[in-house]
Amino acid sequence: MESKLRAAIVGSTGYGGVELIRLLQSHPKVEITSVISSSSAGVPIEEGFPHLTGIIERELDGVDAQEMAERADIVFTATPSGVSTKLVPQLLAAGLKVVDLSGDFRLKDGAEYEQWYKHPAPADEYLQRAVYGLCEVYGERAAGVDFISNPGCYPTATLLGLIPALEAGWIKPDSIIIDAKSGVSGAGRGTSLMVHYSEINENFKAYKINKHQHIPEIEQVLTDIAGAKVTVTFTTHLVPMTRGIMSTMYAGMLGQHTEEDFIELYRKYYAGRPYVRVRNAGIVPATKEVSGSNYCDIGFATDARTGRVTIVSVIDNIVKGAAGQAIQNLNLMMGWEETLGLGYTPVYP
Ligand SMILES: NC(=O)C1=CN([C@@H]2O[C@H](COP(=O)(O)OP(=O)(O)OC[C@H]3O[C@@H](n4cnc5c(N)ncnc54)[C@H](OP(=O)(O)O)[C@@H]3O)[C@@H](O)[C@H]2O)C=CC1
Ligand SMILES: CC(=O)N[C@@H](CCC(=O)OP(=O)(O)O)C(=O)O
Repeated sequence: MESKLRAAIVGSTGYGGVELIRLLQSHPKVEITSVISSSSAGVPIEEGFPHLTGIIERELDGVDAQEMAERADIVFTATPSGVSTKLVPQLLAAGLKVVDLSGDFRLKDGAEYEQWYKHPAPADEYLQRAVYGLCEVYGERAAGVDFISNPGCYPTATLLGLIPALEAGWIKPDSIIIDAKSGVSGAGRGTSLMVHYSEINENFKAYKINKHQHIPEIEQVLTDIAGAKVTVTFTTHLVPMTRGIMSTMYAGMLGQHTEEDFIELYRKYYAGRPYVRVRNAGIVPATKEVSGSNYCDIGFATDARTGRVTIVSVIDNIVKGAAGQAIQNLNLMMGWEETLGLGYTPVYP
């Protein structure tokens, strides 16, 4: 019998890490051989996460690259920004494959990273080596590589919603406005005033306007697609729900296009890509329609009166926006079926 790929998860006590455990548990070609914590080594994982009782029962390991190399073939790093900057070079030097879920290796320009993330950038060698894993767009680049930088949650929803129209020359590159909303799990498991129950319940807040670290990531990819510098207006909002991102995008159209035209364009672009679903005319998706799954669902409304198109794109931030896309990237790296371990129907209602 073929042996399974051994996976370690750094940051396994965070939302991204715990979601990796949930999804990898049913991956037919992967076994989790190490769950890692920088603060709770030696503690059984089910102690902090009783929902894992009887599913994965093992003690948390400490953060040690050599030990990881003995126990695993691939490491998922689901850690706060700045951690992978130092850890990933050690893991690669130890011969491990890596999928990094943080923002550390997404930007190719270290100076830009420091401007937006406010701490030192990784060495340029690693920024250039990292393959940006937006599966439906750059999936073929993942085959056979040992290091993937998994896209951000907001960029995943936003880029999948914009790229086909931008590439086709149907929208004005200098007219793009992105109005994005996230559930609070996007902020991770740590507590802060921002996500305190009484601050977010029955409340709706905009944050980091024109300052969000995902702006350069979105612009880097759109510039690559357009072949000329693209800048965007990007506003994020916190919604009182647990999971989900909705990115609502507005752009001036170049030429006259109907909703049906957009639907046909996007269905052609994403043909054969199982995790992007394009809604029929007159219907835009809602976050619950993808919750718990790896889908990104997209819908359109065109307005002949203003000459603008509105594109609505939804994902589950922890699945397609983090752990799910990380596993999709693993499948592409290994040359496996893209859907392995990801066959989840959205949880509805
Ligand atoms: N939540 C989301 O929807 C998304 C998150 N991301 C990104 O993925 C990464 C993980 O996010 P998320 O799971 O939400 O964050 P969490 O805050 O929930 O978890 C991060 C985990 O990292 C561990 N950690 C902290 N410091 C270190 C360290 N120095 N070395 C090793 N481990 C450390 C902590 O566990 P311990 O103390 O046990 O070590 C913690 O549980 C972040 O970079 C985030 O920006 C990306 C897309 C979506
Ligand atoms: C709701 C919420 O707070 N979301 C986070 C997303 C963080 C994240 O995923 O950050 P990286 O992709 O850069 O790792 C934020 O807006 O900063």
